[in-house]
Amino acid sequence: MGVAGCGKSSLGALVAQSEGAVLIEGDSFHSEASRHKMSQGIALTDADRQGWLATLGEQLAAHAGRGVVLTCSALRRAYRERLRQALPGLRFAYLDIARDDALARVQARAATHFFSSSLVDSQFATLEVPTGEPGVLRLDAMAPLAQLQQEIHAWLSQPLTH
Ligand SMILES: Nc1ncnc2c1ncn2[C@@H]1O[C@H](COP(=O)(O)OP(=O)(O)O)[C@@H](O)[C@H]1O
Ligand SMILES: O=C(O)[C@H](O)[C@@H](O)[C@H](O)[C@H](O)COP(=O)(O)O
Repeated sequence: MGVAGCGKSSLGALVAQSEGAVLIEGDSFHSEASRHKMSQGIALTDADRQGWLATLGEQLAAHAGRGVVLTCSALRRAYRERLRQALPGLRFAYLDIARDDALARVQARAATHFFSSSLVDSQFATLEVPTGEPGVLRLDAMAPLAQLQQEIHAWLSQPLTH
């Protein structure tokens, strides 16, 4: 989880591959209308995200009982609670990134990605940092991907603590 550009898709793919888990790419489940909004620099609202979160919850539940990795911004605590309800015991790896670093990454990929770089500030405005929530690992989003994958692997081998 984390704002656009923090590395969810890159790290999620690596973790799913290395853990032998199913990968659910959250961006693939946005409606066409939501993708269009974001490409036009219009931030999603709570209402825009409701159906998306419901679908992601269904996807998680469908894979319960085996390894599954979801890449999802999950910016607000209420969004994370919905996902936890769909899959009890769900853990969140939070990719912590500074605004300027996220902006630089999103601008660098702008030619090939639907997400408008003008929305980075709204991502930070919406973000509710998951400090103190159960089953959360904070990661430095600027660390090398291989290091982050290893941190997640070590974390997954420990029991979930509350
Ligand atoms: N740990 C990292 N180190 C260096 N570059 C990264 C790292 N994580 C992501 N990137 C790069 O940053 C950009 C955004 O990453 P991406 O995985 O698409 O983020 P998100 O899915 O959170 O929007 C991509 O160009 C990606 O290659
Ligand atoms: O809730 C949201 O506002 C969106 O989910 C938003 O976070 C976006 O979908 C991605 O972050 C952009 O795509 P990337 O995840 O590839 O940056």
